[in-house]
Amino acid sequence: MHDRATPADPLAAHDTVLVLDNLVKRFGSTTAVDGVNLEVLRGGFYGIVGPNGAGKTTTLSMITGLLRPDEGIVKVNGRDVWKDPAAAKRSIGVLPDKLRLFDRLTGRQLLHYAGSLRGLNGRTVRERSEELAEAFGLQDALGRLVSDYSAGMTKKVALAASMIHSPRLLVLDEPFEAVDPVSADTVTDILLKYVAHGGTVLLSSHSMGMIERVCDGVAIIVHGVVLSSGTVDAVRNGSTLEDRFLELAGSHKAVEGMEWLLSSLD
Ligand SMILES: Nc1ncnc2c1ncn2[C@@H]1O[C@H](COP(=O)(O)OP(=O)(O)OP(=O)(O)O)[C@@H](O)[C@H]1O
Repeated sequence: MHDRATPADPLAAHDTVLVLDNLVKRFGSTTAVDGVNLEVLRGGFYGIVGPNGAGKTTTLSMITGLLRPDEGIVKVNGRDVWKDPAAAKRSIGVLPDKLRLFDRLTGRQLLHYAGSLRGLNGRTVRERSEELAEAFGLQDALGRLVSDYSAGMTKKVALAASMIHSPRLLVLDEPFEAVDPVSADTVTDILLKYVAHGGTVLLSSHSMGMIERVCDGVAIIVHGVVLSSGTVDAVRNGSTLEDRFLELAGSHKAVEGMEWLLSSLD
């Protein structure tokens, strides 16, 4: 996260790609997201971490227009995602949490669908699909049904689909989940190159090591509240990100009970 831009500073405002202003989302009596503020600048590589159920996916879904906030504002490139959704969504690439892909399509058809939906012509889609497939190591899989892909391959084709229209902002929910270390390295390289050319990445992950290696900003969210945010160095504050995370999220409780599990092992 970077310092909040003031309206009096037009250059800073221009460089702010994403603004979350007091976002709130409730599901019945559960407040999943409880007043989240965040700003991400152009060229930022920003990570959101938090324990299971902390509100990461809910936050990302409100950013990408998949889930309407109860309160608060989301702006992407100055456009309100919920008041001007078409304009805001044009500049976003999304990897949602539950990959609801049209998996009766082949990888090639899926990329074609994703590109066409974003207004690309057939030739551009074909060229970009081949390049993406090569970058993600999916060349041999493009002709196969996505339903037959492994979990990691599915994640990679979904990532490729999220990028095909060269969005300004990529919002990626757990992009490294189920992805092998070599592929994760490749994905990281692609994202770093994208950021170096002015793209902006916001991702959630449980991989503290990866966040420390590649992100310049991070927010730790617990029970829907941002407990710490800023540069990775500022948040880890002389410790490792994992230790800082455990400190804020509450390190593991001593396991009591469950003797039934252990007794049969004696
Ligand atoms: N559609 C829904 N209906 C009811 N409750 C929901 C819904 N979506 C999320 N929640 C609740 O909101 C809270 C935040 O969930 P969310 O999926 O955002 O967490 P998360 O940080 O992404 O977790 P994880 O790391 O496990 O993916 C949880 O308590 C969850 O049960």
